[in-house]
Amino acid sequence: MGSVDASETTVTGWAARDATGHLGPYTYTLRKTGPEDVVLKVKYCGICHTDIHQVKNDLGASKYPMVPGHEVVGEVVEVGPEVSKYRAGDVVGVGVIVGCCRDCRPCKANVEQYCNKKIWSYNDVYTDGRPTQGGFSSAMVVDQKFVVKIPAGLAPEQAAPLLCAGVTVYSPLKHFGLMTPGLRGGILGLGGVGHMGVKVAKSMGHHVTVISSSNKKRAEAMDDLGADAYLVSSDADQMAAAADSLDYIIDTVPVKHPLEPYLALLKMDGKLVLMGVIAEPLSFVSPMVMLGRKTITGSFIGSMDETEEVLKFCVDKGLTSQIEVVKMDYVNQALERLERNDVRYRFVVDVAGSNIENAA
Ligand SMILES: NC(=O)C1=CN([C@@H]2O[C@H](COP(=O)(O)OP(=O)(O)OC[C@H]3O[C@@H](n4cnc5c(N)ncnc54)[C@H](OP(=O)(O)O)[C@@H]3O)[C@@H](O)[C@H]2O)C=CC1
Ligand SMILES: O=C/C=C/c1ccc(O)c(O)c1
Ligand SMILES: [Zn+2]
Ligand SMILES: [Zn+2]
Repeated sequence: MGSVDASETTVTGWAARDATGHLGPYTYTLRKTGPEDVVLKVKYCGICHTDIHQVKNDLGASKYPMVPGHEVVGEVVEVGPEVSKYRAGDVVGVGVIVGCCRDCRPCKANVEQYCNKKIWSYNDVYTDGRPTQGGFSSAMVVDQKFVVKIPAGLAPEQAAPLLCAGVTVYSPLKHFGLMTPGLRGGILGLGGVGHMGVKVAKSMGHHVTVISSSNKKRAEAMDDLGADAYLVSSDADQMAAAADSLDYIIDTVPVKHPLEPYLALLKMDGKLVLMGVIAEPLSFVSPMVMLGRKTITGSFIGSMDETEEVLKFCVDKGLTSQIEVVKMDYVNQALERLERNDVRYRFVVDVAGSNIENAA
C-alpha cells in the first residue's frame, strides 16, 4: 500500500479513462477503515469478460475513471474493531458485489446478489458517496460480509476465478436442482465461465457436452477438462444428432446469438440458463419452448454462502481453474486477447508481483 495519513490510504490501481477500455495507472484514496471493514493487499485478480463489457461501456452505464477487477484475492492487512472472522495475514477473496440493503427479500434469504440496492465492486457508488473501485489495485477496503476466506489447499491465483466464474456456474446448478449425478449438461462457450462449468458439472457426475463456435478447443475440452462430447455449433449434422439430449445448457456466450439451435438440444423440461451479459434482445419462437415445456432462465453470480461453498467444493473435489498468470503491464494485451477468444481459459493478474505502486 502507499502513503498513509490520519484517515485515508493512497493506492494505485489500473483504470480505464474512457470507452476505449485501455487501462493505465491511476492513484486514488481508500476510505478510512470502518468498524466492519477488512483492508486487503491485493495479490491476484482474474480478468472476466464482464470487465471488458464494463470498461468498453457495452451496457451504457460506465463511469470513469474505472478500476475493474472482481475476482480478487488478497491478504488481510487491517480489520475494523467489529471484525472477528478475519485477521491480518488471512488470505481472502472478494467478488462482484460489496454491499446490499440487508432488509429486502433477497437479502433476508441470503441471496444478496439479487438485492436491488446491491453495490458492485466497481463502477458503482459506495454508501459514503465515493466511487467503488475493483481489484486491479494495490489494495481494497471491503465490508466483512462481502469477504470470503480462501481455504487451505487452494493457491491464491487458483482461487481468483472461482470468485466469479466458479460461483456463477455452481449457483444455478444448485438452485435449479441440477446437482444430481447422471444429468446430461451442455456448456455453450468454452471460456472462463464455461471451463469452470465443465469442471464443476463433471465433478457433480454429469455427462458434459461442450458446444463451441469452432473445433479449436476440441482436444483440450475432452482430454484436459474431461468433457464427454463436443459439438461445433455451426455443424448442422452434429447439432441435429444431439437434438433432445440435454437436461440443461449453461450459455456463456457474451454476444448476441440465436437461441433456437440450443433450445433444440434440450430434452423435455430442459433448462437454458443464460449467463452472457448481452445488451440486445435475444429471440426465439414460442413453440421452441412450448413443445417440450422448456425453460429459458438466467442466473447472476452466486451468494456469499455459495461462494464459500464453491471454494470448499473445489478443494474437496481437487478442482483447479486453468489460468494464465500475467503481470499488470500486460493487462491491456490480456483484455485484447480475451476479447478475441485467445486465452485458455482465464487470465489472472499477479497484482502484488507487478510493483504497481512504483510504476505509477
Ligand atoms: N451471469 C453472471 O453472473 C455472469 C456473467 N458473465 C458473463 O458471461 C459471459 C462470458 O464470460 P467469460 O466466460 O468471462 O467470457 P470468455 O470470453 O472467457 O468466454 C466466452 C466464450 O464464448 C464463446 N464465444 C462465442 N462467440 C464469441 C464472441 N463473439 N466473442 C467472444 N467469445 C465468444 C467462446 O467460446 P468458444 O470458443 O467455445 O465458442 C468464448 O470462449 C460474459 O458476457 C460475461 O459478462 C460472467 C460472469 C458472471
Ligand atoms: O461478471 C460478473 C457480472 C455479471 C453481470 C451480470 C449482469 C449484468 O447486468 C452485469 O452488469 C454484470
Ligand atoms: Zn465476472
Ligand atoms: Zn437487499
